[in-house]
Amino acid sequence: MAIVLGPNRYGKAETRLVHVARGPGRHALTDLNVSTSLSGDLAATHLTGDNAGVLATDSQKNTVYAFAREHGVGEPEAFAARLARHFTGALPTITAATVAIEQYGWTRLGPHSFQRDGGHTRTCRVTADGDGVTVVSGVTGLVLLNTTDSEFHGFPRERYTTLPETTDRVLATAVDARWRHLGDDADWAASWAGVRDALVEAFVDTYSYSLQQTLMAMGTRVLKRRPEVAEIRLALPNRHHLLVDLAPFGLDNPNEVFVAADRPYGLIEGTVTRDDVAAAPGQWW
Ligand SMILES: O=c1[nH]c(=O)c2[nH]c(=O)[nH]c2[nH]1
Repeated sequence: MAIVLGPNRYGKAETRLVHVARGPGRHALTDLNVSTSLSGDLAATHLTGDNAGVLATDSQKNTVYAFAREHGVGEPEAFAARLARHFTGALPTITAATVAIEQYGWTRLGPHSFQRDGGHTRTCRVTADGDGVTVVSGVTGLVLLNTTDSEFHGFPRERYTTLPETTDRVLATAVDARWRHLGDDADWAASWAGVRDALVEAFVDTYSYSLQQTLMAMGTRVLKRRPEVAEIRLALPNRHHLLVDLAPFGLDNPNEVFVAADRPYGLIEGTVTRDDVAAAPGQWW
């Protein structure tokens, strides 16, 4: 038996970059968390500690800041693609680079004043390798809730089933979605906003018999409306809102008083895809 090195990658995680574009009379703010990850022929450093083929993670971090100064930042997908292309082939050993970005939102309060958004985070992940550039955009922490139009029943009752059937429940989730683009060039801001709107509208419009059905409706809405998107992956935690039993106090509870349960939660995950587009299993994380 021999012990061998398996798949590996390395990079600088969570480089925090705040960029101020100082336009005349009006500033623009971009707040990013950038993670780089490189791979290729890195056997030497693992096997003997020979670092001749290693682009130091400290240099990767410096590149993020230098590129922000030299080229500006712009849309996260474009910034990530510029970095990923640069790292790929930066040394002969580096044959693939992935740059993942979280963008924190700030709402403008004035020409140079901003308020940090409390809500969701925009994400992207761009991979460059010998085959080209793949762009995956996403959103996390997009919390949505319907106070009705959600039922859950018809599931089998076996030995361990206690959940009552319901024809009217609260349905809440924090959307974690990632979608792969067909190309590597797009109006990234408009595309991202369009996907977010499609996700939200499908959640609002769907009369739901399961969160799984809602997931499919949300993914379908995105693919029907956004031709630039090849496939979308959704992870939807079911943020259970449990009806409180008020009978001990002589009170009824006609779907008005709930406890928002923290843990455990159902986790509904799925991919919605076009049947004429090739899968790209290596491009996800
Ligand atoms: O929408 C739901 N899907 C499930 O699979 C499930 N399971 C469960 O206990 N509650 C729910 N709700």
